[in-house]
Amino acid sequence: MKSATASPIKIARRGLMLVISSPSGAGKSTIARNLLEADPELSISVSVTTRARRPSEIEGRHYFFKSIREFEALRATDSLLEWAEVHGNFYGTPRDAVEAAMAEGRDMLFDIDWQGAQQLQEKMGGDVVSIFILPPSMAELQSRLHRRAEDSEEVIATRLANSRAEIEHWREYDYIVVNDDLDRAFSAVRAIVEAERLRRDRRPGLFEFVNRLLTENPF
Ligand SMILES: Nc1nc2c(ncn2[C@@H]2O[C@H](COP(=O)(O)OP(=O)(O)O)[C@@H](O)[C@H]2O)c(=O)[nH]1
Ligand SMILES: Nc1ncnc2c1ncn2[C@@H]1O[C@H](COP(=O)(O)OP(=O)(O)O)[C@@H](O)[C@H]1O
Repeated sequence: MKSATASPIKIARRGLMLVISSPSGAGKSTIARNLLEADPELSISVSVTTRARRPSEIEGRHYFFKSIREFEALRATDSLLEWAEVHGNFYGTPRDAVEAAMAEGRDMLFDIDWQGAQQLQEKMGGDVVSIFILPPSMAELQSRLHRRAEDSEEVIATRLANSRAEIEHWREYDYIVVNDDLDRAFSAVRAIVEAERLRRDRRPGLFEFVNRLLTENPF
């Protein structure tokens, strides 16, 4: 067998773009938060929104809260990688943070809706892995929104009314996880991230490892 000279691989590590979507109250923020705590390789894309801040939310951590005028300025300057209107408010992904993560080959998590997932897929193609979180039942979805106690009855009603139309997009996602038991759903999402990293040679340190094997080859 003829073999080529073993020269170090030059390919840079490409970051994984992990999208998590679900109808409101299914548990995507909880799963995303647990994932970020458990996985130091992952950072989250903090969106901008025109929605009012919830009592528990922190500016710059959960969202960058903007007026409609500020949001329109971001759109006009092409500062958003994608944006959509969801439940009567505007939401968008700041371009800068994503480009910085991609340039450094860091993995990034996106808590965005199906419209955002579609746009990201169009722009980033194969780097996107998408997960749709389903509630175990519509009754449980409703009680989770009430138990969360962050939104008014009117806001909860809008979110429930929109949940059917959101769930109808489930087929567009790579993975579907039913969030019945939180530990089980979380384990499934972690397994997806781990498998996708391995599948795409994105395991942290893999490129360096193979380069070392090739350059140290004494044969
Ligand atoms: N397209 C898009 N959707 C977003 C973005 N940020 C948040 N969303 C989605 O907007 C919807 C409403 O989010 P939020 O008001 O935080 O309510 P929650 O779903 O009840 O937690 C959810 O489906 C989010 O995933 C974004 O930057 N772009
Ligand atoms: N598996 C689960 N079982 C019971 N409650 C859950 C589960 N997952 C999430 N929750 C709770 O349901 C509510 C909605 O979850 P959240 O993560 O805010 O949903 P989303 O981000 O999809 O709107 C929160 O109060 C959360 O603690």
